[in-house]
Amino acid sequence: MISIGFVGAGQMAQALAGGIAASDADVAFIVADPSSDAIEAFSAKTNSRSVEKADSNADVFASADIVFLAVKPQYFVAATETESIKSAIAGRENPPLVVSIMAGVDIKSIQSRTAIETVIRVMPNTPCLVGAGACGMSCSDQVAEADRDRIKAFMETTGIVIPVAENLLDAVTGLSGSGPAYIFELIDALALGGVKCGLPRNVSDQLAAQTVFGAAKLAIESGDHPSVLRDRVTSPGGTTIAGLKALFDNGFQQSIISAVEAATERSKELG
Ligand SMILES: NC(=O)C1=CN([C@@H]2O[C@H](COP(=O)(O)OP(=O)(O)OC[C@H]3O[C@@H](n4cnc5c(N)ncnc54)[C@H](OP(=O)(O)O)[C@@H]3O)[C@@H](O)[C@H]2O)C=CC1
Ligand SMILES: O=C(O)[C@@H]1CCC=N1
Repeated sequence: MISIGFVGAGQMAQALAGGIAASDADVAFIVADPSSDAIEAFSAKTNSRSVEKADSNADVFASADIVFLAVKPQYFVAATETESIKSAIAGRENPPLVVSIMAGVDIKSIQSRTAIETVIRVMPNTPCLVGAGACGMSCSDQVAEADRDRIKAFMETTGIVIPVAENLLDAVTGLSGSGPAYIFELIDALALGGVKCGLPRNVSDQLAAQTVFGAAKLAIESGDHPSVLRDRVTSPGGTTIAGLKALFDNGFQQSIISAVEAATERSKELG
């Protein structure tokens, strides 16, 4: 039985615990969060696995084999009090493996604040709620290969996992961590375009979301480059090239590139 702790039981913690609990791994959870609603919602997602409510964050460090840090980066310091973590792990043979999902906060800061050297950073995204997540992952040098593989397998219960060097995790955050928000804007804008051209809103919403889903599925399953797939839609002198020209004239590519860049910079600031 593996004891998995969560410091912070909000939406991402619930999504990750839900994925792990739905797998055949033999796990139990111990959770600390000031919000009893969050803990209740967490328990509801864990497939009837045991969920213990910890009295403090240090209690999670005292007993869990793996501790997920799942608070907002702004609460990292408040959530991890060095001396209480040190006393909590003092009697243990090995400290827990720490897995942070926080944007920006680097491995070195987590090692220094928790006094634990075995730290893994992951950057998931909200589609992990439906098993379609995209996650970057990076480990401290002290993490054993078996632990790295175990965490990768846990994260894969919610989607794909791509190991990257730690200095690239801010860019992962700017692209796939924050990316779902850009795509929701795209879906909404597509639907509004449909409404502008006379479609009922509910018809437009369904067509827009399915179009984004279908295009992503085609890109993933065909393995063809998006530019090749785009050219297959684009008939000479046809409708698509007229639409693409309007996108390019209005700075579509530049907007998306700038969004990823701005979110990457913000991730660096949060660290
Ligand atoms: N949302 C996203 O798309 C993604 C988020 N992340 C990262 O995941 C982390 C969590 O985000 P998310 O799940 O969205 O946030 P949530 O606000 O949903 O969850 C955070 C939880 O932590 C609780 N909390 C606050 N302070 C403490 C504390 N001192 N000790 C224990 N628990 C505490 C909060 O309680 P309360 O509400 O009462 O403050 C809340 O329940 C962030 O670091 C974020 O950068 C990573 C990838 C994607
Ligand atoms: O907006 C944020 O800070 C978090 C990190 C990645 C997605 N959401």
